[in-house]
Amino acid sequence: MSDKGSTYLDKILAAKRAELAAPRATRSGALTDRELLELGARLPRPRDFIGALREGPRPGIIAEFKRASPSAGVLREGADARQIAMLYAANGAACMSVLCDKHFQGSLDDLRSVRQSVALPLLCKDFILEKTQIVEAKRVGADCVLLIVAALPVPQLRNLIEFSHSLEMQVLCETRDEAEIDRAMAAGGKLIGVNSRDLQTFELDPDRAAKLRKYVPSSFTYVAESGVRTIDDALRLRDSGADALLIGSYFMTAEQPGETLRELVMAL
Ligand SMILES: O=P(O)(O)OC[C@@H](O)[C@@H](O)c1c[nH]c2ccccc12
Repeated sequence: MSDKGSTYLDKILAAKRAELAAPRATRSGALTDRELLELGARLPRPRDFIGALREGPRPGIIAEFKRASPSAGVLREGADARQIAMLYAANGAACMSVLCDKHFQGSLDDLRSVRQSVALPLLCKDFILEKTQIVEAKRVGADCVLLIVAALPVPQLRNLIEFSHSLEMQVLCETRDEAEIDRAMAAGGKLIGVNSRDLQTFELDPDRAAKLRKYVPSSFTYVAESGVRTIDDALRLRDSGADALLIGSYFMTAEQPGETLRELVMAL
């Protein structure tokens, strides 16, 4: 494993910490925990992300808006978040994810403009390390936030999950092995994701999400994340018992993202 390859996640997290340490342009930057909670609680009530995944046909699709990725480069030249969101909403997505981190050429502005164009429950896909980011996500219209278990010590993970829940936001806890799944469930996570792509190396292990399914009881909601490139990949994950599939690149690189999503939904 190359040096560079083993530290992608660390590099992204270091950049995020630097961003968070810089003077804030946002209102919530210098607030105490209590003020953050009060501010966050006054924002409009989030939609039920988990409910949307469990109510509809299974597995529900979380379709992701993703301009680029560090491993694949630009996925769709000039991609417009609103336009893609409307295609996803019209073609059977249960929920949508918006990649907001700059390493993926995203921002919270993308999430805000998606919120203005569709009614789907929205996941803020970012590298979240502190409460201010959760309030900012809620402010731009997120209903759910991603927390990456590998990036957060247990007390911090628990704290951020509790904080999100007290704002009535839901949390997708991203894991990559049995130990992280246990940590996520013990910390109060209800929506458990397994990422088939290793964020340290960006390598894909296409069987990971199916293999780890058995460690998550059915009272939790299980999301298979990343790596779906064909309808067969999706069928395999469905058959392994995933409640939801999180899919980005397959749609973003498709000539017709809406039709590609529609075909997948029909096949499941
Ligand atoms: O484009 P893919 O292979 O369909 O993957 C989507 C999603 O799972 C991926 O973007 C992702 C999952 N977890 C993340 C954490 C950070 C950044 C990105 C991700």
